[in-house]
Amino acid sequence: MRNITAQAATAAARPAGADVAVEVRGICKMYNEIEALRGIDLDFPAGKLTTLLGPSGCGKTTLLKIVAGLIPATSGEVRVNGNTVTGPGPERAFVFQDFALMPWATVMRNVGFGLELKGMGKNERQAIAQKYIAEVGLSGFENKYPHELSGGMRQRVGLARAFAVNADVLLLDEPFSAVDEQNRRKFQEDLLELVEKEKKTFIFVTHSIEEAVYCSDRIVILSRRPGRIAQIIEPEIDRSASPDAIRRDQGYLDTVEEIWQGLKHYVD
Ligand SMILES: Nc1ncnc2c1ncn2[C@@H]1O[C@H](COP(=O)(O)OP(=O)(O)OP(=O)(O)O)[C@@H](O)[C@H]1O
Repeated sequence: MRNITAQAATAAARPAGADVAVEVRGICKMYNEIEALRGIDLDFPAGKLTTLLGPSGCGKTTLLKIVAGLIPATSGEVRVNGNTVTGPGPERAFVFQDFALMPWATVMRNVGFGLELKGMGKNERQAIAQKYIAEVGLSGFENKYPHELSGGMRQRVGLARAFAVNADVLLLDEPFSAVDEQNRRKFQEDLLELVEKEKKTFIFVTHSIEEAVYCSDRIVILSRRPGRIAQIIEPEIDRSASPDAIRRDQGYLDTVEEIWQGLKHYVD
């Protein structure tokens, strides 16, 4: 585990040797008189999964939405592949907590919807949608509607839709919060496979320390509101090991414990 202290966090925000997909510079966010984020400087390495973790209300979702271009920062700048963010863009895809599926559309149409909006023809977009439906394990469910699927399956549709638009950066806001523990674990494992296969940059918000340590190349811990970077941790986990072996690994358990020790004083 590489543990980067708060003082060194800014300097270390640029991971040695890694390409940077998303640069966050001096981001502050006020919601009227509420100061949600203060002076966030952070680089997100390309092709890696970075998790934002921290106490409730510390500004994780706010930071994710600013990177997505869904809400403006009060001050500061976000650059994606070197370009300043001024709103949503095709190089970023946001996977919402509630999946934001269209209830009246089939899995196929939901997955291909981003491509439909771009004006892509039906055959081409169905071929692409089919590929990602298969990749997230939903082959055979192409003609089902969201209400016919379990929460975990709906989640997979949301993810397949994000992959289908071929964005470089995937922004996931607590994507597993609505699924049960078994599905959550299975989905975490699948996500790791997809991270490996798709070589995209993932920015992930979760409340779960275990999930963060299991899935992440980097964990950015934010302090209580106003959110600032408290710590950056890079778990050193042998991901070629089986999921069960990883969850029993001493390095994994020690990292979970260290993060818990750092965060527990925020819990009432
Ligand atoms: N639209 C808004 N208007 C006013 N205040 C807001 C708004 N959105 C968020 N906030 C406040 O800003 C702070 C940060 O919210 P945010 O949702 O980003 O935190 P979070 O870390 O994602 O929280 P949680 O872990 O509970 O999901 C909170 O105190 C929240 O109440």
